[in-house]
Amino acid sequence: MSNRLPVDRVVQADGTTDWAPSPGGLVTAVEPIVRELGCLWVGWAGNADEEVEPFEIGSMRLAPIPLSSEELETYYEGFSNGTLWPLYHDVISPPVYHRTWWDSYQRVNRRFAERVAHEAAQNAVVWVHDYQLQLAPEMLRELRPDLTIAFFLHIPFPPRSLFAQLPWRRQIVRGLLGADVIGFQRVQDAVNFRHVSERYAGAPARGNTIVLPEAPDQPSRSVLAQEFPISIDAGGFEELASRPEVQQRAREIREELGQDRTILLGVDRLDYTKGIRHRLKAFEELLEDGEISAHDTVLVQVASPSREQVEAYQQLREEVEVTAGHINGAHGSIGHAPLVYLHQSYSREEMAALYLAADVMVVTPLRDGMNLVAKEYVACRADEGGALILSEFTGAADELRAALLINPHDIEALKAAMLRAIHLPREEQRRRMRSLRKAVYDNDVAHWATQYLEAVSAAADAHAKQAEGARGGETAEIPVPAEVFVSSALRARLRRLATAPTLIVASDFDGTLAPIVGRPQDARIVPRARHALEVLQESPDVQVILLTGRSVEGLRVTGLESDSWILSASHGAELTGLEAAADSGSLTPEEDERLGKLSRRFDRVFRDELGVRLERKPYGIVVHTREVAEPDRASELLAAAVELGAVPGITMRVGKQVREFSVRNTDKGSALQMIREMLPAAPVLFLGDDVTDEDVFAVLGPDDLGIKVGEGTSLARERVADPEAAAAVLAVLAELRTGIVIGSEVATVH
Ligand SMILES: Nc1ncnc2c1ncn2[C@@H]1O[C@H](COP(=O)(O)OP(=O)(O)O[C@H]2O[C@H](CO)[C@@H](O)[C@H](O)[C@H]2O)[C@@H](O)[C@H]1O
Ligand SMILES: O=P(O)(O)OC[C@H](O)CO
Repeated sequence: MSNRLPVDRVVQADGTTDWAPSPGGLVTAVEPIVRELGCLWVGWAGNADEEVEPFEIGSMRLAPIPLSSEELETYYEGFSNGTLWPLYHDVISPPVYHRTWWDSYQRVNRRFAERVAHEAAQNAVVWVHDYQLQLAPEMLRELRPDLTIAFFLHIPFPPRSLFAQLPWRRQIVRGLLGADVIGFQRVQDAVNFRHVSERYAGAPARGNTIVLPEAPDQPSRSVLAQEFPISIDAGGFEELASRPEVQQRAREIREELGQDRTILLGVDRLDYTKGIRHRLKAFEELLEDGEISAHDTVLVQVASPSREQVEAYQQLREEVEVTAGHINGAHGSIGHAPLVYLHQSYSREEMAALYLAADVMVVTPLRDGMNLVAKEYVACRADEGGALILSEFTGAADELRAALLINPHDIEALKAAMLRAIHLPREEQRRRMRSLRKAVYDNDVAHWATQYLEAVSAAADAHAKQAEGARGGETAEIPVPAEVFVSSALRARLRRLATAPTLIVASDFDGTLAPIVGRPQDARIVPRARHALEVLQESPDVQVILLTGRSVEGLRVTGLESDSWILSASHGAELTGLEAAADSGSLTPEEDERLGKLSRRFDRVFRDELGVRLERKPYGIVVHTREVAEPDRASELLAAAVELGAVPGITMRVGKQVREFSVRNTDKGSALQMIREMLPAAPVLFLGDDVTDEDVFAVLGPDDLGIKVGEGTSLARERVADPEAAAAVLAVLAELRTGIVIGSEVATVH
């Protein structure tokens, strides 16, 4: 169920009608999955005031939903694209709030829900897509309680501070919570939704599961709200790009544009979120600066028409077209226009040929749920050529770390990235493209759908059990699927570790086992994680190791002490729990003097800075800025600390809003290696969230498993969202190794 069907009905010049692929990323991603599964797709056929009969394309059955011209204006252009779209994209354009639009949004959502309620088989799974249909899950649940309902949001979910603007925020949250599984593009989107669920629906989350309290007409229920980053049919795009006719077309494009020119390419729906103006500005300035010329470089900007009746889109089109004219007028010559601007939609084949022809792909959104164009470019480049410039504000940037990542608001950085990409040596192109291709293939759309549908099927099982209990008429004890969902791929890896003869389970503390809090002494380990680690430590041939940047004393104040765990504190400078441990010893007089000097310097500079905290450790001193109110000020202070601490004999480590200066040059990675040498050989599971944990991920071998907790670049092989999810991983491992189930609460339902 999505606002649009995968095809739009088009009327030809001779009056006959035909079907054309409908625009946008949702269709690109979802269509191959629906084709494969052969389900019924319910959506609008692209024109107002038209009643279209259901029809079929291959294995897909399509059920069109009519929209009147008034609804097109109020539900689609109005509430969906004049209110929700800008609000969910960081208010790049101001959202507009109209009560009549909201009425229409409710009416159309109900029409979709009623149609699906009518069509769906008993106990069917219904998959609702995107922001236009956020009320449909709740409406469907009321109409058909037997259904399992999944929702996927293709665009970002805004932070609470922005979402709070929406006059109908409670209704939207409740609408979404009608689903059993809510999928988001990025970890942060899921986190944002979990916050608003607590705030506006009184439904708090445990890990990535939201527990809805029992209501008079409804038993307690749980909803999984988790990230499932979407992707493309990578193999399909690569196959397309390998066809001789597509390769021939790519050669023609190159010839037409000029064999020796460097081709930059932009491909977007003409949407203000895509950063097209920023891209053109940077390109124009490079021409003005004389860094490039129309003779040697050309930018092809393909912008497919989109939402042309919405004012902000009309304005954007005008601006882009005026700028394009200006760039060519000022910098072109006969036969050499620096910019080729195409306001048209093309076939997949033509897109693949363009991707093959382009030396540099420029993807600069100011905010984007994922951005499939970046992934399509990479999938088409089996030749390992080309360079990708990618905005850090896209979901894709979380995966495509080998791209040239930029902040599109920073025009100087964008210009520098364009120049760098134009001159990128062939070997570096290859290295980056290889890594990008691996990322795209590791999570292609089939992988995305499998992950998502596994979670849905777990929800469907729980649903069936609940229904069975209710039919029995007695008190049924059903497991609330309040479990943090651990993917099957990760479970398989944990299973391999659990069967190893000996095992090391190592973890960081703050942000990994314990949620980050303002004051370090207030941090507490998630009880389930503690329980799992205790069970693991007590089972034969398992050793638990904590690797923390805290000092031993700093950890003790959190209430965490265990004689049987090995503790490597202060980034490895302190060690307890290992008999053979080399005594880390007290400070030498030189170290003492160095540390004293630095400490006095920091005291002097930071004494009057509100929110800065200095922490003394046995071997070092830490500058904390987590409580500095202004993020910019916090960055300045950290930079100042780095400068002050840049003295011989002092090593600096970077943490989240923390800089640590030490007289001992140790890190968590070397600490783990040293401890491993003293223990029987065993594979290691390591969980960590911070930059300093990367030293550990870097020393893990092929039999070990590194899991990054939360967002950010990482060398780890797996990733989970937060400490609750890390606790779930440890619980799964403990259960697999010992059979003891940890923390699977049950709820009693009547
Ligand atoms: N001129 C043209 N001719 C033909 N095809 C063209 C075209 N211009 C663009 N396209 C195609 O349209 C699609 C655009 O997808 P994107 O993911 O880049 O953005 P979109 O905002 O539409 O998608 C929304 O859904 C997707 C999928 O979830 C999210 O990645 C994204 O963040 C969200 O906004 C691509 O498949 C691209 O090839
Ligand atoms: O043309 P629209 O408004 O249906 O947008 C298509 C995109 O996929 C947005 O998700």
